[in-house]
Amino acid sequence: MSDREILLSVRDLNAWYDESHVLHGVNLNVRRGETVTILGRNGVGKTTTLRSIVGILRKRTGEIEFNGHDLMRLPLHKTAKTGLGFVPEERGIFASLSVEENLMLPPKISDSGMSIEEIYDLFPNLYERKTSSGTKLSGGEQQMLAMARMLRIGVDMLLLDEPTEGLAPVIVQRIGEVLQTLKQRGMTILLIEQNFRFASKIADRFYLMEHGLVSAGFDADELPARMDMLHEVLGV
Ligand SMILES: Nc1ncnc2c1ncn2[C@@H]1O[C@H](COP(=O)(O)OP(=O)(O)OP(=O)(O)O)[C@@H](O)[C@H]1O
Repeated sequence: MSDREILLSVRDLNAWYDESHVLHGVNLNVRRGETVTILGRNGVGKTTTLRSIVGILRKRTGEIEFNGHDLMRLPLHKTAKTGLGFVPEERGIFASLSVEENLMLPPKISDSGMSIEEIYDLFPNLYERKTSSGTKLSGGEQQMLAMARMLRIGVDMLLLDEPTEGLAPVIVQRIGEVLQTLKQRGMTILLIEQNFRFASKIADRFYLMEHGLVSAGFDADELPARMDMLHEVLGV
């Protein structure tokens, strides 16, 4: 994995909400085909890191390069076309549209986008619910729809903010299976996850965030040796 090209590189990222300085020099990178998980307690800046990478949060400094694009210089609408697919915690489903309309609305950005048939193969629940409106979906169905929409438009990388939050164990398991399938197909994934057991099964590598910084980074095979430290920092 370490010989693969770096797809996303973040250097010395600082970010602010108004005068509140939240990120203090985040460094991380993700190679093509990797699944990387950011761990950290509530409020350390994980969500802010993703929001700053995609440019929803504009008050930021540092360097962010994705697939040859300098994201610090791109306006938000152009970043969305570089192949970076952000699935926010709130999921962003259009409540008045059906599942299928939600899937078909955003235009494809590349030929690699999945067909609607491929989407329904991967997410049979969405096929069963294809005419249901966004308001009628469970949290798990909304999460799957938000991920599926990014796969249909053809992103090269998924940024997922706590995809399992508030979901029943059986749905968490289903989302884990989908992510494993995507990994096998070569998708690159950066994931924020509080559910440590879930993350430990799918991540190739981890970053730990504390106080607006990445304080540690390690491979999945180092996990056993890091458990005492993680227990102390995260309480896992
Ligand atoms: N819209 C906002 N305006 C002002 N401060 C914010 C805003 N969103 C987050 N913050 C603050 O920024 C800091 C980092 O928040 P962030 O949401 O990135 O943390 P997190 O690690 O993702 O935690 P969580 O799991 O709770 O989302 C926190 O102190 C939070 O209170």
